[in-house]
Amino acid sequence: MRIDVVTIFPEFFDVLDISLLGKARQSGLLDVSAHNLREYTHDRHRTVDDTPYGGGAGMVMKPEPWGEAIDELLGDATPERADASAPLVIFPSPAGEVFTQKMARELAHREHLIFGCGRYEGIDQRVFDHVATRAEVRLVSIGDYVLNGGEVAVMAMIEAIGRLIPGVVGNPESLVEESHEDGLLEYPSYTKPAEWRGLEVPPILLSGNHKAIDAWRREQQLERTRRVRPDLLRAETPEKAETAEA
Ligand SMILES: NC(=O)c1ccno1
Repeated sequence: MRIDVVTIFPEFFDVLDISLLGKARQSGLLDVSAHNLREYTHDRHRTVDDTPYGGGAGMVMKPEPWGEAIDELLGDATPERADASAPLVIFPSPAGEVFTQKMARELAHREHLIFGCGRYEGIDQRVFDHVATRAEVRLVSIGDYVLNGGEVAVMAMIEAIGRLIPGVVGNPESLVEESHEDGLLEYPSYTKPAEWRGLEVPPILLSGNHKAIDAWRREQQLERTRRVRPDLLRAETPEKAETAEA
């Protein structure tokens, strides 16, 4: 997968050279490039923002640099090429659709993602409107709160998506029993020692009875989801909610 990120802080993404994603980049599974939006300006001050039409506080990111940056990254992409190889352009925004594990799984199959990191009060709307004439555009939110810019949101999405690419995580089995993979929160985990500061590992986990362990873990998932995220039970499937509330 190729990932391009447009930002005024390209150094923000240097951290992707470490850990699993760093290995994925070295192995060629993941190609992540950060591009400085200021490289697409032509004035002495490398200006990327200006005052908002209609007044209001703060500054808005100018469309021209964004247009040139996205043009370069889209290359010869056209709306007609609507397959997995077509680039998808994602702008993090608190006004976007919520990023979920389901979306991460979907995006892990795309071949080319372009992320545009807004700053200030946001990006001129015409950038989204124009790019949408050339490629699929999505505004995506990582949660109901506001950040100073899109970089942190993009980092979270790259990690959530990148780890699902086959070969990035050593043991694909470890991706199966995770929170949100089956619409529930994950069960609690324990390791040695069996007793720590007076706290013991649940005896069922030491029993060797894998059928009983699986049943216990499922009940733990339902109990934790019912207690912490009842909305997940209602949102997914009514029968799952019935099971949980039984
Ligand atoms: N909630 C978000 O995803 C976001 C992106 C930029 N600011 O907030």
